[in-house]
Amino acid sequence: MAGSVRSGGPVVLVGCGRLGSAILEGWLLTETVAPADLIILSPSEKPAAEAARAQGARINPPLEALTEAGVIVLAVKPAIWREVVTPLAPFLNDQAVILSVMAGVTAPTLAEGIGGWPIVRVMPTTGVSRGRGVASIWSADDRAQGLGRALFEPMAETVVLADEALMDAATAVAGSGAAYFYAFTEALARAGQASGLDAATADVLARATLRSAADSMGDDDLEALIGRIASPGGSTRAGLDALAKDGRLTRMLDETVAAAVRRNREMG
Ligand SMILES: NC(=O)C1=CN([C@@H]2O[C@H](COP(=O)(O)OP(=O)(O)OC[C@H]3O[C@@H](n4cnc5c(N)ncnc54)[C@H](OP(=O)(O)O)[C@@H]3O)[C@@H](O)[C@H]2O)C=CC1
Ligand SMILES: O=C(O)[C@@H]1CCC=N1
Repeated sequence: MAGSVRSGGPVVLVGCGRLGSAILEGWLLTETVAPADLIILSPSEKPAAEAARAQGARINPPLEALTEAGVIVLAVKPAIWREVVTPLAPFLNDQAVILSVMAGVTAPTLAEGIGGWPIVRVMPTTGVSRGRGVASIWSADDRAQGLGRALFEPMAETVVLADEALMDAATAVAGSGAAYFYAFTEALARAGQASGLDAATADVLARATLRSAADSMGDDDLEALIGRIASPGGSTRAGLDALAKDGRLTRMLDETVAAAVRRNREMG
């Protein structure tokens, strides 16, 4: 129901780039936040913000408007968040919650720049724009965690993490994961070309297969799903054996996730 999230005041979205726009679109699509309860801070004009403005959201109002804010959603790049929040902090009321979707920036680090307010970290995917995202949530504060859940559960499958330290791994798996699947799909199409398909056909087949696999997956056991496609002694089994030869698939993904975790830690 529109405006059903009780944040104690307007929801302020700071940054309306790729993820900020996706979050905004998801809130409006799922009617999680009423447009009139939205304040958007964005240095440049963005289509998603303009669409929200047309429905009643406020874009870049005088900062005094932030005194009413219930939650401040930080969706800027980790490299610039300190300079972005410094001018905002004097306007925030005691009850405000800081919600960060920034990869790698830890709650203690956030508290150095914008201390005194409860912090909830959320790691969403841009799929929230269609109400079909994934989000990992962590907070040491129950009210802030509840607010994070209320804002993201309508548009994402969510998991609540028990420990903030797990956020880097959740980010490396889910926040980055769609990009890994796209990279895999691109490589699959290229391999199809190497086996004789023309580029356009290989691209259609690889993309359609990813979509079809996602549609068919449900919550079924992954080994069972594989078993439904790979008959014993068949061609899929031959392909899977090549994929896993000498443990290379597992090793490759261990290294992939470990590299992303390391980078998240460096950014924090
Ligand atoms: N993209 C993704 O899939 C995911 C991103 N994240 C996290 O989300 C955050 C944003 O990433 P992403 O959306 O990709 O990055 P973008 O660069 O697309 O968006 C960042 C936005 O911040 C805006 N900005 C810069 N300065 C200010 C300011 N002073 N006040 C308000 N807004 C400002 C920029 O505005 P302008 O365009 O006008 O310069 C830009 O649109 C990052 O911290 C990232 O770790 C997390 C999970 C997934
Ligand atoms: O790579 C990034 O900057 C962010 C973290 C998760 C997805 N995108």
